[in-house]
Amino acid sequence: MSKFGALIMGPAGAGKTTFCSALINHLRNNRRSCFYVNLDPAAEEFVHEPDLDIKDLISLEDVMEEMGLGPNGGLIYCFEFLLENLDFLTEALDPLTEEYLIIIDMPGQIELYTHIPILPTLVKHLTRTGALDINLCAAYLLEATFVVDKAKFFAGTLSAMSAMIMLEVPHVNILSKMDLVKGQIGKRELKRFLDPDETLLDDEAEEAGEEDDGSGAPRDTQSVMRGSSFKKLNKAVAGLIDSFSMVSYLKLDVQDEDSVGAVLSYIDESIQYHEAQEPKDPLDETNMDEEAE
Ligand SMILES: Nc1nc2c(ncn2[C@@H]2O[C@H](COP(=O)(O)OP(=O)(O)OP(=O)(O)O)[C@@H](O)[C@H]2O)c(=O)[nH]1
Repeated sequence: MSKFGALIMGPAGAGKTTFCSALINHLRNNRRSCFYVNLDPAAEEFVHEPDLDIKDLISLEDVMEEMGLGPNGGLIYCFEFLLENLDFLTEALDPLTEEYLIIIDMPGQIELYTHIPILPTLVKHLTRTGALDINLCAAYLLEATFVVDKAKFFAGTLSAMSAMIMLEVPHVNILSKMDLVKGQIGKRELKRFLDPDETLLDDEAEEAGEEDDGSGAPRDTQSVMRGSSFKKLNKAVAGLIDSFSMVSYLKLDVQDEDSVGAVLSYIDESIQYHEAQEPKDPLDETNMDEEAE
């Protein structure tokens, strides 16, 4: 039985829960079924009550109190506990049919998406044939106003790219809170970032090189990306992002039903495309015959 899901990720406050809520409204308005999973053990307020909530398994508050851990250590403990108790997910998700879109709301701690191996293990359980076998699309949210700053744009893009490389599932980048991008100037600025290439950063580095006072010391986040001593690093980072061809973002305004619908269509298409491309089972004799021919 095919299953379909969207894993909603991104830094703290990027608008993940708000997007989940807009998605649920949109699906309901279009008579589609969804199953909402909250995997943030610290989340408290929801517009739509989750159908499955990690807090029914373990809560961050309890972990911090009982284990004497801080919020980040506590979150990692909660996820390790979840990985030891995957039946919690399996029992709830296994009976779902292909009619459902499973929406999984993730926590915002950035380390989950960058270097610790917890998320890949979880995603493997969700997607693996023989386990839950969900056709999953990862949606990574970044705030639109946050990225109209080169340093933050490249930092955010690198974190999105790190999640994409770690998880190996279809991946969609989303610029959230588009309603906060004001006026023509804001929109024009943003446009430069929506389909950027290496020269976006390169131009800036050239300009900065002329202004450089020679100290090489960064004054603020902008100058970290501008200082001439960082020029080569900037170029290398921009080249890396460019060569992965992944710096494309969908614009999301949760107050606009069409915008939510467009993002959902993209997620649907990414899932379906990936499903169609799934490698054939190498042990399937029919496939072996075809290859021999
Ligand atoms: N103006 C505006 N505010 C938004 C939008 N989406 C979310 N917010 C606000 O941003 C704040 C964070 O939104 P959440 O949806 O809780 O973000 P989150 O990514 O789930 O946050 P964490 O779970 O803490 O990581 C809240 O105050 C929201 O009301 C949006 O599209 N536009």
